[in-house]
Amino acid sequence: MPRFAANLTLMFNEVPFLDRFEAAAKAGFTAVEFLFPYAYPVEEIGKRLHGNGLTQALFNLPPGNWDAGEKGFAALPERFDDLKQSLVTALPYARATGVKRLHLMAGLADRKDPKALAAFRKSVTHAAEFFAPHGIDVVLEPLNARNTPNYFLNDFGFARDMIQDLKIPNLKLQFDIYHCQILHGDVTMRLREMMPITGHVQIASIPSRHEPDDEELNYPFLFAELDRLGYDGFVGCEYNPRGKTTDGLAWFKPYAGARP
Ligand SMILES: O=C(O)C(=O)[C@H](O)CO
Ligand SMILES: [Mg+2]
Repeated sequence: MPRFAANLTLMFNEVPFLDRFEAAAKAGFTAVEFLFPYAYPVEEIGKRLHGNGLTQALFNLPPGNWDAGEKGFAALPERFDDLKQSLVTALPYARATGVKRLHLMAGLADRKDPKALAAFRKSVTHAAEFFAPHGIDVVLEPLNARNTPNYFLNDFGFARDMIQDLKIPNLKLQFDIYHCQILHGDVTMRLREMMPITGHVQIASIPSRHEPDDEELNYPFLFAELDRLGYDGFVGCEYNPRGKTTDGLAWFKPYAGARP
């Protein structure tokens, strides 16, 4: 049975961010993820997580100035110092939460630009080597161009080839089914092919990015497929609830209270 992680950036928005840990635990989640913890004191994040008996499945490394439109800087050659600093910033949060995987964002750049490609390989390698002694994986997530135009990492095949080429044991793929369906389709076959390099999975309905209970994909089939494939990681619920978060959790009822 998949282990679902509530995404506290998108879900439980009825309450302030720090109160969403408790809301998720009360709804039956045993794990959480979120985009960024950096606006909150590290001790407070750890307290809310552990105080509610939750496991931290994932969060993102600092993306630069998110409000100004930055989406990371791993592929931006002139931002390597910022990249290095971002790893240092994230480390205390990783320690406090015990998280085992962090998402490194690529940034807005042209994938065909050799300088951006070289910068991305260098940043990815540096980040993975930085976190390896801490037992933490670095995950790379292709994003679709409708949600994030001009994002460097916009192709699952490209991400797979780079991960396989670099051969860094703690470098994995973040397989967001929502993005995969929009970018390429054929989700089941891609899951089967990319499972050996997959470190995290995320879900939402397509095209609306709501609860995974309607629209283009048959999620119960995909959840069973993850089990058939022996996927032992987390499935992040990265969706915008249609209404009140708890009113949209009928899909989750059979899975509530899974092992952490
Ligand atoms: O957009 C997504 O799907 C993500 O998972 C990123 O972390 C958001 O930046
Ligand atoms: Mg995602």
